[in-house]
Amino acid sequence: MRPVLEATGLGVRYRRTWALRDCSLSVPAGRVAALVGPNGAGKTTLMHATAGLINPDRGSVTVYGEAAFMAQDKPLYDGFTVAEMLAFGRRLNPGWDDAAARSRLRALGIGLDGKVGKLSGGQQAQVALTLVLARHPDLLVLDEPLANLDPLARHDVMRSIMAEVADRGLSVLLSSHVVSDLEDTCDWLVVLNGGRLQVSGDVEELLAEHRVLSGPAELADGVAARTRVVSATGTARQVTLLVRGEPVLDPRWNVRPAGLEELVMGYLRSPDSAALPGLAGVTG
Ligand SMILES: Nc1ncnc2c1ncn2[C@@H]1O[C@H](COP(=O)(O)OP(=O)(O)OP(=O)(O)O)[C@@H](O)[C@H]1O
Repeated sequence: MRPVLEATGLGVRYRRTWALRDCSLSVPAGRVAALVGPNGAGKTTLMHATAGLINPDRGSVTVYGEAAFMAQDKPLYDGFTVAEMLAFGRRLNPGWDDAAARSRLRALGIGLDGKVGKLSGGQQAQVALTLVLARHPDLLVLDEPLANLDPLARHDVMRSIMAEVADRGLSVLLSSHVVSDLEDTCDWLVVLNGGRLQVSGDVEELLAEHRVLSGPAELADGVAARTRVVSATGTARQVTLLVRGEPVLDPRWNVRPAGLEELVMGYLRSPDSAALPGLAGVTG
């Protein structure tokens, strides 16, 4: 598996606060990696370090190829026309592919003469995406590209990111707070929590390794002795457990596969749990 992104012992500090601590991960090329975590988890910091916008205080981060970063507040000027934004991009980026940018916008029905500020949120997101894609990056780093978009626009933007991945073999790292937006599109999952890496892995493999059990609370200790309990919720009588590892055969448990959102929530609820290749696996 050829990596497109590798971090080793990555640590970033803003004055006295460590925004990222001891993060080691490897994302294979050609993947669409979802970066999720609560506010302040360090997602933007990881993206900035990946894009070379900040230098690590500890460890290292390596991109195999060129990374192009799209910031959360999309880098557009409302008073510019779309054509002027393209001219701006062309001046700033030596490897700029103007023909590709124009044909992408044409296919999306976005005219070059309109003012950026007059476009819908979805169209602005598409223009911003066109500006980073025209640089022909190997890794597209997108900080909340779907924020403030309605469900239809979110779907359209995700679909056009997927089309670029399929056409060009591009790799993507994108952050989002809405896990359900990522469910059908992302095939790699990275979970950050409080500056620490909790999960990094193939989505299908992670889903296959995890199960949700519901049943009587008094059975929980027995499960914990045999399988790895990532997190537990419920009442004194009835519990729901996210577990990783061996199937649980006891018929008193209701067992079902974990969805992506449940898996993410389960880890976020238990910051000491981790699912990382090469480490000890689930702890806590
Ligand atoms: N420029 C900065 N100066 C000081 N502290 C910062 C700076 N940028 C981020 N931080 C702090 O670093 C931590 C991680 O922030 P970061 O923006 O990377 O998180 P995030 O996961 O992207 O959050 P959000 O989901 O809210 O965008 C937070 O505690 C934040 O307050």
